[in-house]
Amino acid sequence: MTETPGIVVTGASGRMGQMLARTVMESERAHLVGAVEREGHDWIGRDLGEAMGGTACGITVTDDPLEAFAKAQGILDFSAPEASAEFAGIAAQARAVHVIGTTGLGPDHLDRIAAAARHAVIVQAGNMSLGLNLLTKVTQMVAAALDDEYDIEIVEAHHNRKVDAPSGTALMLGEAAAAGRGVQLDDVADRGRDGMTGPRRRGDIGFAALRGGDIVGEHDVIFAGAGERLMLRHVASDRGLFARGALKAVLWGQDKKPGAYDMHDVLGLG
Ligand SMILES: NC(=O)C1=CN([C@@H]2O[C@H](COP(=O)(O)OP(=O)(O)OC[C@H]3O[C@@H](n4cnc5c(N)ncnc54)[C@H](O)[C@@H]3O)[C@@H](O)[C@H]2O)C=CC1
Ligand SMILES: O=C(O)C1=N[C@H](C(=O)O)C[C@H](O)C1
Repeated sequence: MTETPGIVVTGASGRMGQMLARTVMESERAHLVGAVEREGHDWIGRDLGEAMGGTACGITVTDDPLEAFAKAQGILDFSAPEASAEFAGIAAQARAVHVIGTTGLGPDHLDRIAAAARHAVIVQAGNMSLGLNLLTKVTQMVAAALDDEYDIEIVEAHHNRKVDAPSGTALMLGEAAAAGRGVQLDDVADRGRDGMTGPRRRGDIGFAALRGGDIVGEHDVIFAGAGERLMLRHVASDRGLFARGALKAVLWGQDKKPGAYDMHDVLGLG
């Protein structure tokens, strides 16, 4: 019988980290070989299963990614921007497939991830769900069909612990809308209005972020024209959705050539 790929989860104590660990432990197609947390975290040295409030699973949480990644074929990484950029280099050394769900990545982080992708498979996406990735396609199509008499606004809502805005997903939708319009998002993005902003600039793509309670993730793309509004909406109601997408990505990546991939590659959306 062929051994299933060994997976390490980073940010193991986090909302997504725990969901990912459970998803891998319940899967018959992969098995968990490590759990990484940041230096100084009180889960370091503890059994992951017990730290999560259940029974022991035999995985000790570590702050040493080098040691953990060396025995893995895949890394599921939903942690923090600086950590993900560092993990990309270490995962590439280990030739492990690195799935990055972390959002809020800046240009320097993206450059370091691109450099690592020359040596190993990296799948990176601000949203790992099938529905949302399909929605980027629809958004691009609608944006291409409607001219700039239709104002595009992207509204997202998340829980009150989220640290970045706009969400990675909102930016994916913005990129899709900009591509449909044949423009660069950086040239047209309006990422926050306050005070005497003046009238809306024609052709801009606006972003608004709501934060509250335990909202998992909601995204609306609004095309507002004269006398009508077209609204596209995605609602995530369970984080397991993202974890299942990430597991699918790490399995998909096992036989791929080194390079930078996204969920459209994984899901065959072209
Ligand atoms: N792409 C997607 O489908 C999704 C992406 N996300 C993104 O995933 C990230 C994590 O989200 P949550 O789990 O809600 O956050 P969280 O704050 O609950 O978890 C992040 C974890 O990463 C750990 N961490 C930070 N630096 C680290 C380091 N150097 N080494 C190891 N661990 C480190 C933190 O201690 C924390 O436990 C965010 O960027 C979020 O936007 C969240 C859900 C879905
Ligand atoms: O932080 C979250 O929770 C989420 N982050 C991702 C994002 O920034 O878009 C994906 C999802 O919406 C949940």
